[in-house]
Amino acid sequence: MSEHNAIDDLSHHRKFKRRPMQVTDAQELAVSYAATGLTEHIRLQESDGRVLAADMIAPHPFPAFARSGMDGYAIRSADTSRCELGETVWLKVVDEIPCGYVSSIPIESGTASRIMTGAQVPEGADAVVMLEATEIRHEGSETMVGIKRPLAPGKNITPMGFELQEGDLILRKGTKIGPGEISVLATFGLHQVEVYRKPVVGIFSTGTELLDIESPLEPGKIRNSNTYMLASQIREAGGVPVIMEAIPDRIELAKQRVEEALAEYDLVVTTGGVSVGDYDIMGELVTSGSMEMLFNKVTMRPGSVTTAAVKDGKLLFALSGNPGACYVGFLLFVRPAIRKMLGMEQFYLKEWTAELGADYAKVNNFTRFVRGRLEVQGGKLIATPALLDESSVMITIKDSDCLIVIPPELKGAAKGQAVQVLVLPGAWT
Ligand SMILES: Nc1nc2c(c(=O)[nH]1)N[C@H]1C(S)=C(S)[C@@H](COP(=O)(O)OP(=O)(O)OC[C@H]3O[C@@H](n4cnc5c(N)ncnc54)[C@H](O)[C@@H]3O)O[C@H]1N2
Ligand code: MOO
Repeated sequence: MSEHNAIDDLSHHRKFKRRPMQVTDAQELAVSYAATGLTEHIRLQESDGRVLAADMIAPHPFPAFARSGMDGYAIRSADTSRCELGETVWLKVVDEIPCGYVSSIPIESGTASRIMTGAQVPEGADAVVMLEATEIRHEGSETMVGIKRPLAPGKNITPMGFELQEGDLILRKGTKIGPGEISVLATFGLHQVEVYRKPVVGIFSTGTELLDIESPLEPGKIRNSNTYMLASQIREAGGVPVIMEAIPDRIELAKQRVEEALAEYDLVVTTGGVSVGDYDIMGELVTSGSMEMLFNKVTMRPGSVTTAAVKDGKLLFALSGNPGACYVGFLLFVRPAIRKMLGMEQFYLKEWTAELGADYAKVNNFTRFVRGRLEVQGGKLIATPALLDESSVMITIKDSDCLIVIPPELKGAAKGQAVQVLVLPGAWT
């Protein structure tokens, strides 16, 4: 008997049915409901990692003026043509131009102005001779600069608009902001940017066995680690976690609390209570009332019980209580939804091909996402499965930097075999 039939049989007495869905279908369906219209204006200094919600256009050329690339003298290149005959050409120095200063004295034939790197080239000049290639002579009150070699027009000058012209597209909507983007936006004085707003995500835990992390251990109880793991995952994804009080066991009250959270926040995630046990209320909650269930079973392990629903355009993800399944369910479904809401174009985990570092025996016909470790050996990428990767195992989450994908049709995989791996956030990128 296949696994989903087993669950259907066990849950026949309940109001809901398990409808298994393929992983990629379930991902696409859930992500299609992730709202992308939420934007805000923020200060450039606070925009790292955010995604632009509007095209940015250059309000002026850059550089905005012809700029000297050297400390030296701004001259007319034609004046240096006589240097070809071995003559030193002497020009009268008429001004000194530091950065930020605009000279009012145009360069005419026979004259030069002392100029600094980054300063505006004066009118009439079409080249800058570097200081080291000149000599100085004083004639009474006048300073003369001597040049020995001819200069081509444009030498050591960056023309106005060399990098960008006024009206050019600087950054496209959908661009993630990093140091390079901040540099260009600051250059143009674009100190406020419109970005996609960070989704605020409510987190609920379920289960009477849960103790908060400040509590001493009690018999039969465990500490609520998933809530804090999820909060960390939400922050990594770019969202803002809000830890809610645990969901009560009573279905009506639970429903009310989840619906209130859905009205207030952009997204809601729950952990636990989603299987077929007597206290597993999430399955019933997502099939009742005004909620539209998208799926309540996915052909994957861990996380086969991953459930998603929508209410008034807001997504609710009910993840497993088992830490390993909760972790993977978040990565495959919630993270892409958050990243899409943040305006990111690549919202799924990166997929690479690697060589399996050890045999892996698979027990059912679901896609298996095995926690693993990537390393480069002899120029090859090797992915080695964690020794413990059951849904209920927490300890190897911290040791993994990839999920090794064992497809449904394979019974297992042998060491050396090519496998797809999903690269975990923060690792290798
Ligand atoms: N008869 C069946 N039993 C189970 C099935 C099944 O098909 N038939 N599926 C199994 C699978 S697969 C999974 S995965 C789990 C899913 O269980 P739930 O998501 O309903 O989670 P709970 O029962 O509430 O808890 C499971 C496990 O996780 C611990 N837990 C719960 N919340 C937290 C938390 N916030 N932090 C840390 N640990 C947590 C909880 O104490 C349990 O040990 O169901 C199987 N059962
Ligand atoms: O498939 Mo369960 O949902 O992780 O083991």
